[in-house]
Amino acid sequence: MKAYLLLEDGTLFTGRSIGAVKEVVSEIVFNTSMTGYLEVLTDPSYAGQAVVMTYPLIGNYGICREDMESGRAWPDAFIVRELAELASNFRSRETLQQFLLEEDVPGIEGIDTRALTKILRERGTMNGFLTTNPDFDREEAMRRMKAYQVLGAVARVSCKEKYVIPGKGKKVSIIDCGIKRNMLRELSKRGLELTVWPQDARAEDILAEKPDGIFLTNGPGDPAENVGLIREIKKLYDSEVPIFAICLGHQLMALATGGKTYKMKYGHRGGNHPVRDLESGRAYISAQNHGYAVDDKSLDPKVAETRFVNVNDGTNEGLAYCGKNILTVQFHPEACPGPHDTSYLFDHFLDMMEVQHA
Ligand SMILES: NC(=O)CC[C@H](N)C(=O)O
Repeated sequence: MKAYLLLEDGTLFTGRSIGAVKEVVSEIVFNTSMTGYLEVLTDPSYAGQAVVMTYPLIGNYGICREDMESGRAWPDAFIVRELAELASNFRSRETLQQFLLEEDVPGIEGIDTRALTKILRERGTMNGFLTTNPDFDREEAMRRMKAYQVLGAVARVSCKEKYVIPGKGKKVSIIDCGIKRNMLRELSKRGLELTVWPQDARAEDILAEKPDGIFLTNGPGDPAENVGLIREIKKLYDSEVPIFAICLGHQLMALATGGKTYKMKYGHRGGNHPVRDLESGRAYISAQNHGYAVDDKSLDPKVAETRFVNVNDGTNEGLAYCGKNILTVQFHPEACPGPHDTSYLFDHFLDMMEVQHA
């Protein structure tokens, strides 16, 4: 069956329908990872977006559900050059096509994803309309695309009830804005006891449990939209509890302390983004998935200083908070999929909690 992808700028791509047969309007973003499509599809930060994979052959090692980063697929749609029909991998239990059908994710294959990516890079991220109906109403599609915005996505992906993952070590409270399982694994493997709170948790309740550390996760959408959460995070900042935050958590902490975030032209999504740690001068290769960034200049230098920068475009990739035991990063040190270069930051979080107790 044919599928059609119309962009807000009027460009039309015609390909074949994959996955569920469903009409959607979404924000189209591209990811340059060569592998890790299952981790991408199950990363809650993609809620409200449709993902284009720039690597041309996707699905060739099938689906191994243990590799999922959350309990389900989140993107509104999946766009590839060629969907592998055969899954060649001893761990695979099904094909990507079957997975997309089961997870009710529509998609399109057989389009020039390189041309599509160039449009998004040159003109910036934009909305798109995906359909299998050849007679779709173009005006109506345009109107729906113009009106589309990712809204309320953090509440959609966060856990609804608090839960605990036992551990023998220090106690860490996590605010779940769309956590990826590999973050839980990285923290658990260091022996920590994890209490995972929903996104609408009150700072007072979290602090009442006297955690040794607080961890803020990644998550979807515009960080500035989360007004209540930002207010609670300010209270956590005011406490003396060490805090480590990744991606959306990094952006929320900056907003809570007087900083500003802005939407990037086309974001950073992939497994090879170079970041420099300004403390050591070393550059690391990192996995990333973000469309917003913190404007370093908006932060009072007495509140926070830039700790990491992106080597490609100079954007902020991390902040160290002055006089506080707080470190936040824009990239993904848990990196699944991706390089393990920056996983030392989880060990650093343990050190931050030790120092606080000393
Ligand atoms: N992975 C994330 O936490 C993404 C944060 C935010 N939604 C952004 O796009 O910038």
